[in-house]
Amino acid sequence: MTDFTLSDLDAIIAARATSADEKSYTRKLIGKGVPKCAQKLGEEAVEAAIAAARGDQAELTAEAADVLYHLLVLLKACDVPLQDVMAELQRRTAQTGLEEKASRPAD
Ligand SMILES: N=c1c2ncn([C@@H]3O[C@H](COP(=O)(O)OP(=O)(O)OP(=O)(O)O)[C@@H](O)[C@H]3O)c2ncn1[C@@H]1O[C@H](COP(=O)(O)O)[C@@H](O)[C@H]1O
Repeated sequence: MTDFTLSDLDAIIAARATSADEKSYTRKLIGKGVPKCAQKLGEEAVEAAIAAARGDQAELTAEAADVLYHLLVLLKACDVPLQDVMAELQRRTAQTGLEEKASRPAD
């Protein structure tokens, strides 16, 4: 169990995007522009899908981490706040009425 969250990673990406560290992969990728960030997300998503189809759980775990990282980088490059995505997910959950049930202890 880890308490590391997408918000934690998002904050790191925001800091690295504007850092002076030329070794930062985040800074380099965002510097290449939105199309490159989008291409990387697509590649990582395909790799995750292949790992899942193969039934390779370890590979899927690694590729899923790449997908989440590259998705957050793309959102940053596009100036779309992670909070907006989370609000959209919460809105959809509220529509189904499942939000309260999820936070209530199981019967
Ligand atoms: N989670 C990640 C993460 N996941 C994947 N990657 C990088 O994503 C790259 C993907 O590898 P590829 O071989 O597909 O890409 P590449 O050939 O290096 O690059 P391209 O020429 O294809 O663009 C690798 O260089 C990985 O290091 C990540 N780089 C950074 N992070 C996080 O971002 C933080 C800041 O990193 P820096 O910006 O490098 O300081 C780190 O502490 C991590 O928390």
